[in-house]
Amino acid sequence: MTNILIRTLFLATVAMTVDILWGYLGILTFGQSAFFGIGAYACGLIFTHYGFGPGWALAALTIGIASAALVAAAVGWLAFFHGVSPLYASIITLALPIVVTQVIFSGGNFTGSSSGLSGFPTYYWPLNIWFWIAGTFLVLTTTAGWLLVRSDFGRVFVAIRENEERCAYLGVPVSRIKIMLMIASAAVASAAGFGYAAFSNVVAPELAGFQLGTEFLIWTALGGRGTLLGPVFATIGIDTMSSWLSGTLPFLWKLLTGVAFVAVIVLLPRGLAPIVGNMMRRLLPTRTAATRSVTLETATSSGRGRVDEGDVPPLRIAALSRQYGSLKVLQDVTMVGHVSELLGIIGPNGAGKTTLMRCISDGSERSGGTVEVNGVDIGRGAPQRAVALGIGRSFQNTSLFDTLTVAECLMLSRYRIDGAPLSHRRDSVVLPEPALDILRATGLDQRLGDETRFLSHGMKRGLELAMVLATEPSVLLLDEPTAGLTRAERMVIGDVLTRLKVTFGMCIILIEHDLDFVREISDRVVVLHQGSMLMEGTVEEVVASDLVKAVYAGHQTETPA
Ligand SMILES: Nc1ncnc2c1ncn2[C@@H]1O[C@H](COP(=O)(O)OP(=O)(O)OP(=O)(O)O)[C@@H](O)[C@H]1O
Repeated sequence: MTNILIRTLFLATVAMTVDILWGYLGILTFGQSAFFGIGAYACGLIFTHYGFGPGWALAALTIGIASAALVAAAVGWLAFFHGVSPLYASIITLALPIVVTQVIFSGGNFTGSSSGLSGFPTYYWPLNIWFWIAGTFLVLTTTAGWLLVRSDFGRVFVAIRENEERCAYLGVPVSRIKIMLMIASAAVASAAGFGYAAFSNVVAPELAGFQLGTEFLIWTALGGRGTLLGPVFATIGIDTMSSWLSGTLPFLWKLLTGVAFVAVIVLLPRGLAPIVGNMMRRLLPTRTAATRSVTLETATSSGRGRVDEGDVPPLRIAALSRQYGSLKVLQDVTMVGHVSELLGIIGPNGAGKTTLMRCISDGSERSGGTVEVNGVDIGRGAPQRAVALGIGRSFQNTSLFDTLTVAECLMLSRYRIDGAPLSHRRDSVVLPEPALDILRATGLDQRLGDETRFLSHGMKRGLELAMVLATEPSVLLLDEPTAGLTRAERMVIGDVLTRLKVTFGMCIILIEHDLDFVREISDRVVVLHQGSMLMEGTVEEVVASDLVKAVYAGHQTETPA
């Protein structure tokens, strides 16, 4: 029995890493068994073929961790650096255990092929010593994992899981964080594999196999994704029970586990841990979590601050085009955005306004032409590059993080500039003056501890704007910021935008359907029609134009070539 328990303690450590990747970061990975197997085989191969002793043990552990980290970096790069869908990333992790198992099979006498390696020299310590080693390893790694997911850096994981696209447009290096976490999880899984092999003195291809990789997912789902302790206890409970049932009820136990898995997924999609948590809260009603109080502080300028007039305009777009197959959505768009200017972009539905915003804020979007921000070409870079150069973009539909609080959303927006601690939470949010301005104007400064899903639509729009301003942009792209707002809320936003322009010298590019709002606050207007610039001029010129009236009235109009 102790033998089984020691094995499950090593496996529980791996399940904990699966929970961090899947439950917190949203990466459905089948590949953790491969890293467990790599660690186990590093031990088996070195003890069998090279030597045994403290030095060799340390070498095997180091080689196992380094190999797993290298493989994880390669898999992470393939899975996350090519803009592939999450499904494709999961398929890559699914292929990994199959590949590693095949490598083991083809290793002949060196890897022991399908029989694996056994009987190699190892530390034949009493079981209670191994139990303490495995238990301490589990407690230490789980504590580190717990500190990590509860830290401000851990909140970034949740933000990525909930809204990866928004994170990218806030400048959060999503792919790099995913790869880093994958490498760290692989290292822990490999160390667990090493421990398991040194204890059991048997390694077999199954340790790196697809079945074990899937079992980790099942244990995590049963225990409760995103709870950390749930998967640990589920692994210990189910693996121990499985070992016992496989002896007394051979063939039936797998069916029972499968049925339990399906039942929990259907009836309790969040797993068993939340139920246990609720029961504990009922039994210990006085131990409610205290709401953290977070304060606001003014940031000292990170270098952008007020934008001053220079030779280089903050935004210069030349001959920009965008095609989807043969459909030309934008053609030859050329415009300049100046310091302290609010440039309204108007045009009927489908004119290409949102596409233009996408092309300015993401280098991979446009088909041709150039976009320069503060004199630097954004090239083909991801949204993070545009953010780093000074672009801030808000979305047409409010795009936030439901389970994050207002303060957490604001801290996330500062990730590019301030980073996030790995082991604790900060109790103050440091923001630039424009972002603080918005929070005060909308009353959000009084709601810092509230989760964003409890905010009104107007407050969500305000928070989104504050988050964009927290990244300290010099060019602000706003896609219908007043959509769905009351007149009073529209006026607040209008005042704030005017202040941003006048006081902070920002260049604001505003897409709006509300022409009265555009007329009130814009310095200049560009009219887009069927992907081309129909007209550019002052508000008065545009409003007086018969051509624009005809376009808005839906008459067929020839666009300039
Ligand atoms: N991914 C895509 N694939 C194919 N066509 C697309 C894609 N995205 C946008 N389009 C097309 O590009 C055109 C411009 O769309 P866009 O959303 O930029 O217009 P818009 O001016 O912002 O409209 P609205 O005012 O309704 O938001 C539309 O005809 C749209 O159908």
